[in-house]
Amino acid sequence: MSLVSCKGLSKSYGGKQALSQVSITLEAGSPIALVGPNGAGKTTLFSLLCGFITPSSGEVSLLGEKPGSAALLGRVASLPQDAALDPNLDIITQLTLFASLQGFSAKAAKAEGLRVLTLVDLVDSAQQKPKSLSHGMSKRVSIAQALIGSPELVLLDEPTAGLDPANAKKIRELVKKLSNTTTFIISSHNLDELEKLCDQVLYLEQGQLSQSVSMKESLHEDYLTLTMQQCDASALISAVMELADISSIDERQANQFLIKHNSEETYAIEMALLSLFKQHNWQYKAILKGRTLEEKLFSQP
Ligand SMILES: Nc1ncnc2c1ncn2[C@@H]1O[C@H](COP(=O)(O)OP(=O)(O)OP(=O)(O)O)[C@@H](O)[C@H]1O
Repeated sequence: MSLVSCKGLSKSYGGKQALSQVSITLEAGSPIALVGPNGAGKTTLFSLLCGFITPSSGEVSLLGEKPGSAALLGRVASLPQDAALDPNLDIITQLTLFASLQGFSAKAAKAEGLRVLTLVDLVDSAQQKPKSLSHGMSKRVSIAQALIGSPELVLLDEPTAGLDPANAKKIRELVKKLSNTTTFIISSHNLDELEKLCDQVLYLEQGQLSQSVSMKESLHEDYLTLTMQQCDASALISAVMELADISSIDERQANQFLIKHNSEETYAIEMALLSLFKQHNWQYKAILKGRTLEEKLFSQP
């Protein structure tokens, strides 16, 4: 059974079409990214999946059930973009309360609250009230809340927006760690982050699902993305074009080059590049197999 199935899913707010004819099937597994410009319909899609709003037309099911149905209690959870904690209750009290609402006994609910707080590395803050937490800590508590009951599917709407790099990293590590048992769908504007976490990227634009990109494919593509330290771009381009099996090289942004090759053996190209750098004493920062997510989504090869 599919994790998520949408058929012709559309949503209008009054006369405003926010989502239009989205059809997609998603399977359980590695984290899935949902990307798109502001107003593209990402939150609307999440809200439909959570059952917070109903579609104007089309169908949607999660684990074979209607969004919001009792059968999904504890199996599907979400972190809304504007998730807020109850300012009056300390952290463990509110997590215990949410666990009880999922059917945990009083004792088990507290243990579950502490378990999810441990996951987000905040067990020491269990007795604190939300107002004494930083933005990053509050976000981690909200993520802990979404993890109560070890759901099979967790929707995270901009989980790292506004977080400092250390807090954002903690969240990425947690998502990675739990990905064997939980499938995450993550909406974010941070393409670098999504590239590190996700195997599949869905791109929404003006309410339509315009692309579904598999990051795994990049390992089999005939591209290399080369990032240099300061370099003479035109000298590098001419020298690389002299190498065997190179079809093209373009500078895509300062010191970053996209190389297309026609060799079956990517390592041979990598070796040739490394010898070239040694020969000219050029310093490189990174050689990435395939194209960056930004390149895949926004540039024509
Ligand atoms: N409750 C609402 N009433 C009217 N229009 C709405 C409502 N919610 C969203 N919209 C509109 O629907 C469109 C999609 O909004 P949505 O919030 O789903 O986009 P988004 O991709 O999540 O944007 P962002 O990246 O800025 O969070 C936008 O044009 C928005 O103005």
